[in-house]
Amino acid sequence: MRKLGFDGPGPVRSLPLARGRGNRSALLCCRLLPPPSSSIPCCPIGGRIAPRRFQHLVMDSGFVDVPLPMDKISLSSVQESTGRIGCPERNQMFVVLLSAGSFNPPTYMHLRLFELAKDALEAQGYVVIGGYISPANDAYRKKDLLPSIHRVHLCELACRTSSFVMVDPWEAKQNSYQRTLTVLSRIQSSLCHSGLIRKESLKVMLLCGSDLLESFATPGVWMLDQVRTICQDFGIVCIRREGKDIEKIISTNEILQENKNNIFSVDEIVPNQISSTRVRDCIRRGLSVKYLTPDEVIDYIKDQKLYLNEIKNLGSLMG
Ligand SMILES: Nc1ncnc2c1ncn2[C@@H]1O[C@H](COP(=O)(O)OP(=O)(O)OP(=O)(O)O)[C@@H](O)[C@H]1O
Ligand SMILES: O=C(O)c1ccc[n+]([C@@H]2O[C@H](COP(=O)([O-])O)[C@@H](O)[C@H]2O)c1
Repeated sequence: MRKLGFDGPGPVRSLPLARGRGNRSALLCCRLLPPPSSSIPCCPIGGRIAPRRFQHLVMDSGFVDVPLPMDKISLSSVQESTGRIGCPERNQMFVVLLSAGSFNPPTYMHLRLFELAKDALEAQGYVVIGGYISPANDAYRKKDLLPSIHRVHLCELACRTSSFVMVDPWEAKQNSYQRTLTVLSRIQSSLCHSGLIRKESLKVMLLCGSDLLESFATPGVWMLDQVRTICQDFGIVCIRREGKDIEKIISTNEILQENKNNIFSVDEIVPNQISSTRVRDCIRRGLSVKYLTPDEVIDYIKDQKLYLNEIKNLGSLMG
């Protein structure tokens, strides 16, 4: 494991320009996974079927076409350091962070992860030019998971105050569950094809809490080949969560141990235990969630009467 440093990017395995083992397994697993649990009304688009509420073009690859938002990508950082877009003078590496999760709902802690990672990476000479939150597809069968249409909107509200974090709705808008490697690959290929930055200068990294890092070792959850590809070809920034021993997680996992130089561990200097589960619990119990998540998020939850299965007192949400 590193407290930061850089070995250079591995071979790019981009999707849907499928090449290389990582991609083939990503595509394969899309077919193997069960269909979304919710029944969504469908309409034909170009001879294929797409959910009506999304109405995006379904590509020949089978993926629904959703452009990657790039409005907060810091082009000035790229230009300042290179003089010319995407052509670094001194091996400067630009990092784009991806946080994958349920975001059910997003909290201030989800936004903090990006700040912590940016500070830590920039202290080591990287330039973080953007970050993406990717809410999981509805087919990610997790207890109490709200439909992604709400989770995407909540994340967009949460990101409003960030200068560099955006929401990538691609994963949520696909017709089936998407594995995290597929999401990382798609972000990398979209950025490279935009012409904003050269592949050699770009490092797309998975940003996560230590619980997610630990889940790599849970049998049947991740595909080991894909964990290896994520570690080798992308890299991980892991924020310590609730006292979890990141060093131990890495040393007891062969793949993580082999790739420890591309896994960056970051300590939260202001530890707290905010989690989506705790926020949902507060809402159900009619307790205030103010200062746990942005006010816009709370307003939307309140307006849409979300997470209310057991709530009696809507007024107290705002404290
Ligand atoms: N307090 C936290 N400290 C460190 N990482 C966190 C924290 N909260 C969330 N994360 C990380 O954010 C990412 C997305 O998390 P997720 O959407 O599952 O939120 P969560 O709060 O863990 O949700 P839940 O309580 O429903 O499990 C994961 O990588 C998770 O580890
Ligand atoms: O890619 C995989 O194989 C894979 C296996 C398990 C979990 N994930 C992703 O990891 C994230 C976990 O989110 P959460 O809310 O369950 O902590 C979510 O985005 C999942 O899609 C991804």
